Amino acid sequence: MSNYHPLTEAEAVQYARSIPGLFSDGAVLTSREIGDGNLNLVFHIREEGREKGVILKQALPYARVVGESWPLTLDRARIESEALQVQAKLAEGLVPRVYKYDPDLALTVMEDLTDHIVMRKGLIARQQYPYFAEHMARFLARTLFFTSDFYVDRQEKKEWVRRFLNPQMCDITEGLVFTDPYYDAETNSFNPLIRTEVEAIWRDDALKREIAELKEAFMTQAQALVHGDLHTGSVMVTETSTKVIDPEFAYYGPMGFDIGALFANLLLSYASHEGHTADEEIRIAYQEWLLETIETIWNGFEEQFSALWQEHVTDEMWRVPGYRERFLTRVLQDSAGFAGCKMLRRVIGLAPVADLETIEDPQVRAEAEMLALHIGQALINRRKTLEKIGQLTAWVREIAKEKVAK
Ligand SMILES: Nc1ncnc2c1ncn2[C@@H]1O[C@H](COP(=O)(O)OP(=O)(O)O)[C@@H](O)[C@H]1O
Ligand SMILES: CSC[C@H]1O[C@H](OP(=O)(O)O)[C@H](O)[C@@H]1O
Repeated sequence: MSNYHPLTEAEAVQYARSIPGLFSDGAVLTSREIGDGNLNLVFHIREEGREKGVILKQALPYARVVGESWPLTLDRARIESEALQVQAKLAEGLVPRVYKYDPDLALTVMEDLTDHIVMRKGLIARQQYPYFAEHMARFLARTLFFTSDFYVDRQEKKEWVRRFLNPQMCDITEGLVFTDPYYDAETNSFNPLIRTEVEAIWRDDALKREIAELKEAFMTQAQALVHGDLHTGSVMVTETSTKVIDPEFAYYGPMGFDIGALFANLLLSYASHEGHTADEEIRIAYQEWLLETIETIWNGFEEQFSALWQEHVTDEMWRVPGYRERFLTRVLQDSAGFAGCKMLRRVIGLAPVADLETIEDPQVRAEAEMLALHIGQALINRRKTLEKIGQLTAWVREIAKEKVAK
């Protein structure tokens, strides 16, 4: 890593120019750092007069959102570029193409998706994406099945686990998702108007036992190569296209962690529209679309995962009648539990979501945040009774109705 230094915008242009085949000699290039995430630099390099440019994503040796006091491994850039290449093979067209990875600069050169928007922004603007659920179901079914013990040779799979060991990034999740929000930690940051609700969570040992179990699952269940941070800021969309970005938290973990992350962020959007959307008819219609999206993702995932299982699983024990159904029920229950933790962390802990943060009036925001806390707790506490995705969406409707009635 001796050549490592964070690039300036000017250096990023020079770097892009030096990659053969990307731009013609003498092309007039512009460079802009467009990173809005918590961790890295993202440069958009464009040639005047051409629509598509190129993206250079560079890891910083610390967490951008906190600063140099939070050092972070540059190896996450390797994990991200390798995970993107694995996902590109398994879920064609659903991730940006990687053109080059430079280990010395911890830098990935990838497809420019600036003609897409970050899904979270689209959700805040109440946009609907008709292909999103279908695309995400495909992404989840194929990336999770084809990297699991149900498909990969079991010796080879252990090599994959080693290749994607990602201890420092997992440590962030173990702290920020599974520990800090549930006690008075320094990293927490929440709306003072919800302190009573938050303190009730800190005192709730029954809830915390469930979260402890989910934390243990996150730390010990090497089921598949998961994206590891699959929130709606990690998906870029157009009306017809869906691209999953930013797998720097990828590791071998429980399948439900990715599905749960997606559910959590759709439900955070659901809760946020209590604050963003005053017109009840418009709000309910949009919230219903979000719930339908969750159902379609799960149903599509279950159907495609089952089809891949029927086609590829050879192990006698996995083929015992009823085992696939039992496994998928567990994934559904895990997904609900992880979704709950991810909702609580975004309301109580470090790194809030724009869906809620952009509600200007603190009292209105508090109402939406409390709804998110209630939904999150219910998902964690009730998850083991889940058999069908329709139960989960019915809980959400019921909790939202109770809140309005109060
Ligand atoms: N391939 C891409 N094409 C266009 N914009 C991108 C691309 N990758 C990232 N971005 C932009 O950069 C932002 C931060 O990228 P992200 O990978 O999420 O970084 P971080 O790891 O710091 O969260 C995204 O929200 C998006 O606006
Ligand atoms: C100090 S990292 C906080 C938070 O940021 C990551 O998200 P992203 O890089 O996509 O903005 C991840 O969710 C971490 O938990």
